[in-house]
Amino acid sequence: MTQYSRVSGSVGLITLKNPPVNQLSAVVRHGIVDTVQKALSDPKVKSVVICGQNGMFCGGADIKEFQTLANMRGPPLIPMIHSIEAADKPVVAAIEGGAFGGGLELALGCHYRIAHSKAKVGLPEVTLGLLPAAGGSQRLPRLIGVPAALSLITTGRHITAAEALQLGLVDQVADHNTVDAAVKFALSVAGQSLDARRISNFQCPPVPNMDALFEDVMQKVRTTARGAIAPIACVQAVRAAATLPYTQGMQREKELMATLFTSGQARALQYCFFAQRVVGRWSMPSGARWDTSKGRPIHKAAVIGLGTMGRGITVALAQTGLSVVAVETQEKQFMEAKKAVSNMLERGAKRSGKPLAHGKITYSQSLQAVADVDLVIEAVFEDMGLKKKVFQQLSAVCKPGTFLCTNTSTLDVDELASQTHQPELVVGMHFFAPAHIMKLLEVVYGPRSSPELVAVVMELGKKMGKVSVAVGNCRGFVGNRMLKPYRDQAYFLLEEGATPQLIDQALEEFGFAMGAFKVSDLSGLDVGWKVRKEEGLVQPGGGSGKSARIRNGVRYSPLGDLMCEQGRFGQKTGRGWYQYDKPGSRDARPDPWMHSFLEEYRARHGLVARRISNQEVLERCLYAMINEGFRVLEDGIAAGPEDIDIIYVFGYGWPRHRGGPMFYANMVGLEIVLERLEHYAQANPDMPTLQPCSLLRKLVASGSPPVNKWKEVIKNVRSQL
Ligand SMILES: CC(C)(COP(=O)(O)OP(=O)(O)OC[C@H]1O[C@@H](n2cnc3c(N)ncnc32)[C@H](O)[C@@H]1OP(=O)(O)O)[C@@H](O)C(=O)NCCC(=O)NCCSC(=O)C[C@@H](O)CCCCCCCCCCCCC(=O)O
Ligand SMILES: NC(=O)c1ccc[n+]([C@@H]2O[C@H](COP(=O)([O-])OP(=O)(O)OC[C@H]3O[C@@H](n4cnc5c(N)ncnc54)[C@H](O)[C@@H]3O)[C@@H](O)[C@H]2O)c1
Repeated sequence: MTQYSRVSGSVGLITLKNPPVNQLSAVVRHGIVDTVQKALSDPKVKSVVICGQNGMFCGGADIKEFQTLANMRGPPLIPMIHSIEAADKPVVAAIEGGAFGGGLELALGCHYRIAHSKAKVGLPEVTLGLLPAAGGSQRLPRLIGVPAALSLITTGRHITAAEALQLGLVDQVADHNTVDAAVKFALSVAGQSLDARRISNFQCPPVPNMDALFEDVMQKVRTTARGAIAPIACVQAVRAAATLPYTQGMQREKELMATLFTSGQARALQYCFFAQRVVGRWSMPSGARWDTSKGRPIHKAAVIGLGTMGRGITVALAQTGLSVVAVETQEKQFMEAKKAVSNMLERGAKRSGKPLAHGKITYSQSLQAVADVDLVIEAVFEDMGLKKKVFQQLSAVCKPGTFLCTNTSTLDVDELASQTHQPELVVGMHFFAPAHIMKLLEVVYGPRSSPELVAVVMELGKKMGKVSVAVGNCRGFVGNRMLKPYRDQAYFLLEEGATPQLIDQALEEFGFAMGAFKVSDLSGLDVGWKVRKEEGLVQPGGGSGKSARIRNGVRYSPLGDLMCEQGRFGQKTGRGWYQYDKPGSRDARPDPWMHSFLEEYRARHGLVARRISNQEVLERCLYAMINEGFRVLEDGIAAGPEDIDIIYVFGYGWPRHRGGPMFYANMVGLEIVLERLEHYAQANPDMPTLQPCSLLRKLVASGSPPVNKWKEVIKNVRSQL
């Protein structure tokens, strides 16, 4: 709703009131239309201020209304904003908190904008698969110029009030009460001509070499968009602003929006927006929940093992302002880590403009140094024997009540918990490399983990700027468990006739940041080799004949083992599934050696190469992963499909505009996924991961409900187990 009052004698004050972010729902739009009319027709009112309640101007259109066109009743935004711009009394936007999307478009329709110094503004529609379609794509370039508008609209980034002032997006920045400042300002401009204040009348500031600029931006956007269509439409809309009169530009904006609005990509991106918030409302099978579990403050933390992960975790903790004790036992690693952490902190400070967090870290080569910390994160080698020893030592050294966390990527968190005096104070904190940059944190609880600890760790994740997802304990948790069948299928496809390039290209065209083989080269083939050796799966030389490709009764590809035997560990050795200029280089080039290696391998195993289509690559890799996702849901390891999807979008390079694997399955059609899995399972009876999961069958039998209704079916399935 909207509140109206007259203040300081002659200023009509309109306050948007629609928690949580004063989004422009139908009722608010009604309120704005009515109150603007009231103010303009009142002779006592000489100027108008629009503000939002609770320190927030406006979070934009109500995204929930976008779910169906039928939801979108009430006055449309565009004429509403036009009538404000056309008003003959000055209208001032008082921006506190933020003005985003339609909220900023509303402010751009006003004649003046005053922002609080802590406020942020932006047009984030592109992140929802849309464009600023209430005139934003046409007004912003006219106000701040084409290059700056392109940068804001194609990225959706939020900018500070200071940057907005510099760009000319706002007229004044207030340090104290923004509404008071806006009312004062409104009084001072009452009666003044508004001819030069209506942005739709402006010409876009001229740009030298405009065609070249747009070509360049389009090229960049296409490369980074990974198949997303909204960034491209955003460039096209701004181009219309730069080249067409306002009314024609608005027509173009409308046409482009119509295409985006009904696209699957917009649905996927809006699903991700809400899913990201859903995962914050975690729950455990015990019934413990985010809103009934309280954590306690952490003042001092420790990191054990300063290798690849420990260094990033130390930086991420220090950047939250915590005191950190960083422990590494090997002298060489110890010295290198100190330098690396210091460099990472310096780079971080430069990027963020925030002060260095150096002084908060103390280094030690002894575990005794962690005696007084509140929380420990262990990041030593992925070796159960070693980790068990470290947890026994920690349990003896740390003060009672210290939370003990492990960064293991696959090992059993409960087994580690059982090494300690207080197993309820142990969870997994699974970071992703590089740990100070990657946004995902899998928080792995066991049956004994205390809800208090889960609350502490979820909160700590938030402070580190992570998207934290609470999941149950099983091998590989959610992310790595689902990755295994995906990777296995990629290996099997190589055996059957594909090349690493063919598979990676299909996955990258789908939108993955990197294909399966480039990822494998990046993380190192030796990591998985070590694990497989420990599991007794590796036979030197790979063996020969069909039996060599069956281990423990299921299909197994020894290709990765053979690569490792040849010292091809990936980027670190300059050779892997691809070749690199030198060890450590990142520029992957196809390696002709691979061709003869695969030919010889196939000949040895009696395999005849066949043509593999992109469709088969996608179906086998993705549906195998999705099938495992259904098993994860059935087993209660993830609370809902949103948890899986957010893990994949933030931790595994899954294209956000496809919404995550479970949302994608829903978009494709569950019955189609089931039919294709059945087809491939029949052709490959030795690949049990292709056998459709019973939850998938149940969902199809229940009429393939939309993803937000799966939880009801899952509940039924689990209650029958
Ligand atoms: C605002 C934030 C930065 C605040 O962040 P904070 O961390 O403080 O809080 P949360 O993010 O946790 O949010 C709290 C709470 O609020 C919910 N929420 C936030 N924003 C919205 C919103 N805009 N709508 C609804 N709900 C919102 C959020 O979900 C949380 O609740 P929950 O219960 O889930 O925990 C931050 O929230 C943020 O970034 N918000 C989003 C900002 C944004 O993206 N805004 C843009 C919205 S899109 C828009 O404005 C579009 C406009 O350009 C106008 C478009 C015109 C429409 C014309 C339609 C034409 C259709 C044509 C179709 C033709 C087809 C045909 O005819 O065939
Ligand atoms: N590398 C990744 O991409 C990644 C991603 C997620 C999780 N993980 C997990 O993180 C953990 C660490 O992996 P990493 O890649 O950083 O390993 P790493 O080999 O780079 O580093 C491990 C470090 O631990 C040190 N260490 C060994 N025993 C120690 C002890 N008793 N006390 C103190 N320090 C000790 C080693 O000297 C080494 O510096 C593993 O459990 C791994 O599975 C790794």
